Amino acid sequence: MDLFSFEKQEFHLPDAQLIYIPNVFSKIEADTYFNAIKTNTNWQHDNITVFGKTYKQPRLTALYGENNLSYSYSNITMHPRPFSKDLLKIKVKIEGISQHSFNTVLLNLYRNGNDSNGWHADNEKVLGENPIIASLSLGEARPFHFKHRTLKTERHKLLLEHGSLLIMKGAMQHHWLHQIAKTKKLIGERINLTFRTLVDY
Ligand SMILES: O=C(O)CCC(=O)C(=O)O
Ligand SMILES: [Fe+2]
Repeated sequence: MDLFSFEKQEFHLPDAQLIYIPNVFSKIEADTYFNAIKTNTNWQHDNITVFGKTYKQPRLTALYGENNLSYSYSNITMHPRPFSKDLLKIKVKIEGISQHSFNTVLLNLYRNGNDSNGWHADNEKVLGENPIIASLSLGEARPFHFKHRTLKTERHKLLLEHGSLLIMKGAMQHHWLHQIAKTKKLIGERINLTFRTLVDY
């Protein structure tokens, strides 16, 4: 399959560009990557401080990068490890599809429905103005919720399936928030890889 034959869904949103591409990896490839990444990643379980209270983050995370740039958010500073062979192969594929080069990947492991990622925007200064973020989903499908900061009718959700890629770009991180909500359903594990470009400012 060539790079441009994927079935792309482009959402027409105010102040954002959002593209969803199912099956950038076949079921078999996605299963293989899920198992390898789950086993070979140095998952960390950080504390976060919100309004002066400290909690365990409701998911496991890891950071891999091509440089030594650290990534800080919600009072956490993560230091990258060098890309593994698998992560590099995935990066090359995703760079081809998104026509953009990335130097960092932040991984999230949602162990079950109680793991989540609260409303936020990826608007840290180190990501630069209008970042392109390419987010690969492996494992259990979870809904991605997104809402405009001021246009209250702009609230949507999109199911992120096994082997799919979501690309966020344009002014999305300025004007929209996104989350992966908790669910009471009994569900399996999900791994998310968000490819980013960190700038040395
Ligand atoms: O798990 C996801 O799909 C979203 C992850 C996310 O928003 C983030 O890591 O910033
Ligand atoms: Fe995010």
